[in-house]
Parts: sequence; C-alpha cells; structure tokens
Amino acid sequence: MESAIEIRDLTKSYGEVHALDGIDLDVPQGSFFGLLGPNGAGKTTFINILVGLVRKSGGDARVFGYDVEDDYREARDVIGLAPQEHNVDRFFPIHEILVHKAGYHGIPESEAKARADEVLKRVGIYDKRDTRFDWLSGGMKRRFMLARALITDPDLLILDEPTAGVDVQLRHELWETIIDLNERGTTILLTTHYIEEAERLCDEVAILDSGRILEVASPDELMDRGTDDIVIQLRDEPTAVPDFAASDDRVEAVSLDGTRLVVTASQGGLVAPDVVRALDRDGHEIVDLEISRTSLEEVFVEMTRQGEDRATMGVEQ
Ligand SMILES: Nc1ncnc2c1ncn2[C@@H]1O[C@H](COP(=O)(O)OP(=O)(O)OP(=O)(O)O)[C@@H](O)[C@H]1O
Repeated sequence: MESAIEIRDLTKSYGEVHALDGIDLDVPQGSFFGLLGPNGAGKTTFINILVGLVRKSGGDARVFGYDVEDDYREARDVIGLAPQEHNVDRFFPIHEILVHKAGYHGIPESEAKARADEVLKRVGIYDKRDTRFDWLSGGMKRRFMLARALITDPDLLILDEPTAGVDVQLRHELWETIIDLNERGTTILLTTHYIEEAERLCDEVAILDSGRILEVASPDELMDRGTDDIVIQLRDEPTAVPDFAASDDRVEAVSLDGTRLVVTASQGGLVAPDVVRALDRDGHEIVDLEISRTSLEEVFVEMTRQGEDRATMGVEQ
C-alpha cells in the first residue's frame, strides 16, 4: 500500500545548523503516527517541509505519492495542518475564515459554506460561527484550528502540539474528535510533548533528536525496552530471598528493605508470577504486590539523553 508520507534522506540546514540530518520515514496510510522529540529536534522543520513552508536542502519527501516541491499544489491539497501558531485573520468571523480557506483550495462557495458549518459542528463551536477569531477563548481557538485543518477534508491531518496548554476536559474532547477522524480513515501525524497523549493515541511513534530519527516503534514496543518495578510487601522480614537475577535474565536488580522487596525487571508483568511462585515456595507470605510499569516518558528521556551523550562525545551513530 502507498505510504501517506514517504521520506528519503531528507536534510535541512540553516547555515551550520543541521535541523534535519538525513531522515528516512514511512508513515502508513490510515495510521495514527506520533513524532516525538525534545525542543529543537526538528519536528516543526519537518512539518514545514511537508506543507511547503520550508524548502528542503536535500532528499525526497512525498505525501500520498506527491512530491512536496514538484507537485506542491496536489500535496498541499491533501494535507490539513493545525499549526502551533495561530496564524489566522483574527478580525474576521470564523465561518468566513473557513469559507475563504476552502476557496483557496478550489472548493466552490456553496460547498465551502456547508463544509464550514459541518466542521464547526464537529469541533463543537458552531454557535460561535459569527464571532471573530480574536474573541474566542483559548480553548475555542484550539478547536477552531482543528476545524480549519479539516475544511478541505484532508487525507493527512497534521497536528502540531494540538493540546498544548489546554485543560484536561478539552484535551479529551479533542482526542475523541481526532480518534473518530482516524477511524474514518484519515492518516494522522501528531507532534506532542505529552507522552501520555502519544501512548494513548498513536499506533507508532518516531523519536526524533538533533535532526535524526532514533527509533520508530509502537508505544508498547518502546515501553517494553524500559524496566518495571515489581514491588512486594511481605508479611515477615525475610533473612534471605531467592536469587531472582540468577534464574531470569530479565531481572536487573533486587532490593530488600525490611519487608519491602523490589524486583526491577524488563517485562515486569511476565516476571511477576515467577517471583510470586518462588517466594511462595520458600515460605514467604505476600500481603501486597504492585507493578509500576516504565512509562514511555522514561524510555524517551533515556533515549534522547543517550543522543546527547553521543553528540558531546562526537560519536557518529
Ligand atoms: N528559520 C530558522 N533559522 C535558523 N535556524 C532554525 C530556523 N528554524 C529552525 N531552526 C533551528 O533548527 C533546529 C530545529 O528546530 P525546529 O523548530 O524544527 O525544532 P522542534 O523539534 O520543532 O522544536 P520545538 O519542540 O521547540 O518546537 C533548531 O536548532 C532551530 O534552532
């Protein structure tokens, strides 16, 4: 199947700064794809190249088969972008902004008006259709940015930090709207600083750091790379516990503090039953057990920190 986004050896330099340093990436059609990376990783540069706001220095970038520079018009018409910045005509009623935007993409006025109504309803601000952008609340502005991205009924929706600074309620509402779009077949590319957001929404994430892709994997696969803590509360203070690390190489550390035993292991959920059985065999009574799973955030921080180490050591990947 054709990729929604196909990137080969993509580079972008600003003078000495290599904002993108040779990127290869395929985003499958219909996927919900996350682009994660620390500040300055190159996420916005990447998005801006896709939508034709920034010219690449080298390599290839295609959206649904259209080259983002040679077939700019076609590529741009299949993308809906909800950018971080509110770059809209703030003095106009929002319905009018949408109709104008649709017109720019060649949609006839009568259809544009119907679509504007529809997308405003979809994001829940139809009753504000005659209000100028300036007068919307912060949350409504976010909703409007999503409506504006949807006005062309895009095959690829790019969301750059869509929920930055919005309250939990609105964040969940926006998620629902976006999940619904994805289920109807729209490919989603999301950048976010909320790792929880990527964990909950994305099929796959790419971790970008200093203009390079460190990893492409599902959030679950990434979390499996980290370690979990199996925290066990014993009835009595043991003099010794079984040597879990010797019998299972997924176990990385064991610590005992009074009656509290902590076994640190990869795939903690799978290791825990063995730990419980071994303790039971040795006659230890368990009063409580909890597994604290590694978070995507921890894996992410660890991966990008390693990237920093490589950079300071001047080691090529
Ligand atoms: N117009 C520009 N001129 C010079 N350097 C730039 C320009 N735009 C971006 N850069 C540099 O390119 C690198 C990547 O920036 P970019 O904005 O793409 O990162 P980002 O991942 O989007 O960061 P953030 O999460 O902070 O938005 C940074 O080092 C940035 O300073």
